[in-house]
Amino acid sequence: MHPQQLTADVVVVGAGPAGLNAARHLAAAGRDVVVLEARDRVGGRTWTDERDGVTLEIGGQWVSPDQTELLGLLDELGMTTYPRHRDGENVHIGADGVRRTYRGDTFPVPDSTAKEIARLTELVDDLVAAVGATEPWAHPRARELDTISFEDWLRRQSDDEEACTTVALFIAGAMLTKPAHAFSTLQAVLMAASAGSFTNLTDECFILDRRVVGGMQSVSQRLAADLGDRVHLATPVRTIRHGEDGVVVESERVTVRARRVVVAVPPPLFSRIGYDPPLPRRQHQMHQHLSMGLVIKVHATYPTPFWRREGLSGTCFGTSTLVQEVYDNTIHGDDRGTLVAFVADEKADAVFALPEDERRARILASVAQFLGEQALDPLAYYESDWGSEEWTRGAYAASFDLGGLARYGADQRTPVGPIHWACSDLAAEGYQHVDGALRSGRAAAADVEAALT
Ligand SMILES: Cc1cc2nc3c(=O)[nH]c(=O)nc-3n(C[C@H](O)[C@H](O)[C@H](O)COP(=O)(O)OP(=O)(O)OC[C@H]3O[C@@H](n4cnc5c(N)ncnc54)[C@H](O)[C@@H]3O)c2cc1C
Repeated sequence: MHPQQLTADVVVVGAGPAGLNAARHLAAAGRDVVVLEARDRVGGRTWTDERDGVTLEIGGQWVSPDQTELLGLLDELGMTTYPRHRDGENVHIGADGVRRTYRGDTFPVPDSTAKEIARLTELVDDLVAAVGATEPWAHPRARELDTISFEDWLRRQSDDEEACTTVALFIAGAMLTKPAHAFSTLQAVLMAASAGSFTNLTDECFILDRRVVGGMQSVSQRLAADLGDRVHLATPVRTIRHGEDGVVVESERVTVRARRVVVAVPPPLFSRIGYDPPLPRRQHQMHQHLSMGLVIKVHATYPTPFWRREGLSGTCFGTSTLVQEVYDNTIHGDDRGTLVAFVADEKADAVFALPEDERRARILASVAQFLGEQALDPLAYYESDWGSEEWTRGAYAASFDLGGLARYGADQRTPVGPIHWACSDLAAEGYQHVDGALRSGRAAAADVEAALT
């Protein structure tokens, strides 16, 4: 079969929130746009789907109050949000392995550790305020902060092991989903700065504030519906031929000639596309220093949200446990209760090495340590496994290895001739989040528009 031949002003590769928002802005500016998406659905790492009779957010779901690009779009689309259930006591299991309930945002750890956590939080907040999210690589201390791992940096600030592990977890397991020895302090600072402050990031009432009625994927579905037949599904882009007169973007099903292309895929997948001529040395090198984290998002649904009857919120944290976080994730309007639990980085590697049944048993046993034996027997159980997805290859997102952000950060969004780049993982505010994806898509559209006029 010969591919369908199309012409357009701009091709967008990838129908996640970044690509679709780029296409939306370009279409609004009167540009003829074509979007090519590898999967048979839009939304990328946002995916709202049913498993065993339960609607789940398999990918991204939460919205925080600072995510004004996303909140603005939801408003414009007439979509609404609802708060995450958080009434009741939280549960914490610390270094001593003892289960304790608590209220407020201070973990029930020894006083000296609580003070150390507060002091370390202030230190990270100071760095965040000084470095910012927009150009962390431009700060005078960028190289210094980018060549020390977050783990080593924390150990140099404090000899309280539990305080260091707790502060590390907020960025390592909970956000970048890489071990704290695998990313730099500058990368940690960017993650926190993108949410306004480290304090915001550690405040689950802020960062995991609300959910979208109808699911986060429906944002992308609405954008795609407005673009209509300009969005081509099941069309993985294989090659981008580029020159002064524009681009030819090739897939098995469609070939598009256009003046510009926006590549809106996760950065580790940039190099899964062939470029003719090859990308410059700088991009070849840079793209090898960006890698996806790994986390298992576990969904367990019960006949009722049993923890609420016991006065528990469903919010749980553990630094020494297999499952590091649990939240009440009951879907809007559902009488059943759903919990979401996370197992990250090396702990995810360890349980992925087990047979499926054993993995499930180990994960549910870890949830039961927090919320009791009823957690062992859900009606429905599902593990989001983004690491096995050809068109994502990890979760939640991509970040630089040690030294990569200071070395390459300034060039990550620089166009190569007619090729522009967009993704949540290249954003400043909303970095690695849907909000950042939308911002990045809008910015790429503005750059394309400026280049075309
Ligand atoms: C488990 C999980 C939980 C998350 N939780 C949250 C959360 O609570 N809140 C939040 O804001 N964010 C969350 N995120 C992150 C959020 O989902 C992402 O930041 C966001 O989806 C990124 O959007 P994007 O458009 O930049 O990239 P993506 O969503 O990855 O979209 C890229 C698209 O490109 C397509 N593609 C790839 N290669 C090709 C190719 N060669 N040709 C054509 N198409 C291609 C892919 O199929 C995909 O559709 C979560 C992510 C995961 C995985």
